[in-house]
Amino acid sequence: MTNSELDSFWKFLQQKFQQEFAAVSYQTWIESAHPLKLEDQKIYITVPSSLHKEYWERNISTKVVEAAYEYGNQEIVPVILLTSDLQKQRLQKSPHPTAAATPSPLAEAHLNSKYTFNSFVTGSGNQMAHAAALVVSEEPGETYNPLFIYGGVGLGKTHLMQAIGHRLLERNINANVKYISSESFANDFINSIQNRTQEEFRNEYRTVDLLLVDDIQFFADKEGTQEEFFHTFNTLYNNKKQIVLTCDRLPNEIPKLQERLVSRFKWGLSVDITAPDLETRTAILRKKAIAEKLEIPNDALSYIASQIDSNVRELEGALVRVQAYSTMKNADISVSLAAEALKDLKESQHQAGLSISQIQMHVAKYYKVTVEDLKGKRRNKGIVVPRQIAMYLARELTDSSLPKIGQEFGGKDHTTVLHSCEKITKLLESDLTIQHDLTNLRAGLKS
Ligand SMILES: Nc1ncnc2c1ncn2[C@@H]1O[C@H](COP(=O)(O)OP(=O)(O)OP(=O)(O)O)[C@@H](O)[C@H]1O
Repeated sequence: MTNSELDSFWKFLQQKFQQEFAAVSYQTWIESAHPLKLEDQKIYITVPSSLHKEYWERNISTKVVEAAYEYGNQEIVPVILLTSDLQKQRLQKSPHPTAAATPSPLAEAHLNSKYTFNSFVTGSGNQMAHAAALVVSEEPGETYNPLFIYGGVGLGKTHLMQAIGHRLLERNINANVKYISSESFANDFINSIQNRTQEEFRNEYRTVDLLLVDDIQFFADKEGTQEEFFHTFNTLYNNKKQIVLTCDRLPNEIPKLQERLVSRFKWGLSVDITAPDLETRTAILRKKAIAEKLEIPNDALSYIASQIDSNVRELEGALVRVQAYSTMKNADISVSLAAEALKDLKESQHQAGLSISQIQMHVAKYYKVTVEDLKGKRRNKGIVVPRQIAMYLARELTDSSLPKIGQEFGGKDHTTVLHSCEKITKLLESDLTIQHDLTNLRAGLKS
């Protein structure tokens, strides 16, 4: 089977499964899956959550193998991939493109059709970033250039950045918009050297109207890529073309980022996104439920929102989990069903993910100080070192960004957190007491 047959094979599968599965199961498991490509007798299929992946591998994969025999008497093995992993790897940029139809401006720009301003919910944690993104989409290249959006994992940086791209394309379908992760930029650059296609590479990146570069913390340590990006940046900036960057931290916190890039990244506006409050989380879930046409009572939405408090991607995963669970149980979604569905998730989160306040309590107890001392400003040594250690552990054991940690330590600046982490790293090289304390603290937090 060739890639050009992928579409018709997929249609064949859909028809077959539509007959086999109950409507609600079909909607949950099959409609959410998408064929990516055929390669080496493997069909790559993307699914939206790990629950879908498990379900596909357990219950559907063998049916696909059987169907391939039925369709064309061929041995085809399915490989199930998570959409999120795929986005990370930017597989769509692989040398074996999908059988997808004619490239649309969205596909050419590599924008996800779901990441628009309309689907973005604003709240206290992202209001500034949202307002700045709107301004940039109204006046690209003029007011805030570059726009630098930073913050913790899964808080909507990519979504917001791509929303700018969508808005620009809505206004001008011919606008040259390009979204890329910093890793893909680096790979493209390296490939262009290997293939002697640097001229094309430069043309591709230096002639856009809007360049969106995601997760630029991965520029750290990549000297050659930084050099190339420096020139890309200068050309675009001088031509008044808009640049938008996202990162998990501020430019000066990216290790080994050239000073001239750090200073350029600060020319425009830097805005952070922090974790959404309960109200915003509930609103995000409600919007998602409406988009997916899910019937979920408000109290169940609030319950789910109350269980996942730091990462919107995980929040969305929890909703999918509840939805899938209700399909499996053939029961309507309620608070108790949601609680049942999220039980395992909570247990694994409890083991894997610590909160900053758990760390603060543990450190305070260990050093016989109070959590208020850790959050406060007193500078005597008996408090300063435990405070720095608590910040260091928060950085090590949670996904929180420096600004978020600073906020949890009585609203301190992110540079204070950074300084604390560096101080403890330095002390650890020679101070046996600190080494011993950290070993004990980590062990205590894991138990
Ligand atoms: N305010 C919001 N409103 C609606 N959806 C949101 C919001 N914030 C995040 N999301 C959704 O959460 C998911 C994760 O968001 P996104 O990928 O943009 O996060 P990120 O900050 O770029 O994460 P990473 O640090 O991993 O790159 C996406 O599906 C996105 O649509």
